[in-house]
Amino acid sequence: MAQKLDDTKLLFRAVIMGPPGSGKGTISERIARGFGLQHLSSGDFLRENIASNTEAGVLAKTYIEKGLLVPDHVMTRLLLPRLEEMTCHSWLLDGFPRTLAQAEALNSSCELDLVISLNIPLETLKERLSHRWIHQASGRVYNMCFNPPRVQGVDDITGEPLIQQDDDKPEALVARLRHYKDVAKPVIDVYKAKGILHTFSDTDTDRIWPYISSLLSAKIPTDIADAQRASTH
Ligand SMILES: Nc1ccn([C@@H]2O[C@H](COP(=O)(O)OP(=O)(O)OP(=O)(O)O)[C@@H](O)[C@H]2O)c(=O)n1
Ligand SMILES: Nc1nc2c(ncn2[C@@H]2O[C@H](COP(=O)(O)OP(=O)(O)O)[C@@H](O)[C@H]2O)c(=O)[nH]1
Repeated sequence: MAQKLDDTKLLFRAVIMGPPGSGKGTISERIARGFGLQHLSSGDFLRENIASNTEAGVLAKTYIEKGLLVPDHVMTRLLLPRLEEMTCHSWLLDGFPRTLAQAEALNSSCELDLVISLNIPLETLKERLSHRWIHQASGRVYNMCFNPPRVQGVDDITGEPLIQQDDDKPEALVARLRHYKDVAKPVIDVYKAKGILHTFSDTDTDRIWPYISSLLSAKIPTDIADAQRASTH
């Protein structure tokens, strides 16, 4: 059940998990638009902190530049205070928790209502990521087939050039996926045991989306979704 703060306000807290390229960002945008949950991307937080040179951002950068995961204590120090500020918002976390230690830290700070886990075939992930282009400053994501920019190679909002990330290349991807599986499995097991895990498997986001949408429609009362939409727009 969503956490009840007072008689009128209900909050809904969800996490979306999945390997690189599984569509977390794409689906999170749809959930944010359709249900008014605030989309909190840990990758975006990291980029913001790096850009504004915060202590955690400077530290995180040293790991990201080497292609490493940012240590748990840095991630939790960055994310948890931000979540604690959002006492009046329903949110969807994307990219956090990645490890069991992060899941335990999150668990001690708030109660989750739902975890969405995306289970997408390896070949599909490779294919998608080979066509993923991003606007580095904002993290906006495009796919040359699925959601191309209006002008090829250029960000829709800023007009700046798009780039392809090195770790989206097939040779790097296999190692990333292996690492994801090892690290995410215990996290998924925890959420399964809590009875809040919902797994979706398909090759197409557009085929998964109706199931996620009906699940959320059933879990999030309409008045909360309307109130959240009104407060985020
Ligand atoms: N909990 C997290 C989230 C992010 N990162 C770091 O931040 C980078 C960018 O994160 P994100 O934008 O989530 O992108 P990816 O890890 O590339 O994930 P995906 O391909 O699934 O979007 C990651 O590569 C990783 O170095 C991290 O260490 N720990
Ligand atoms: N062809 C295709 N591309 C998709 C689909 N869903 C998402 N994408 C694209 O695949 C890439 C990975 O999706 P993204 O949402 O960034 O995944 P994340 O890494 O889990 O956040 C992006 O370029 C998306 O635009 C789909 O159903 N089909």
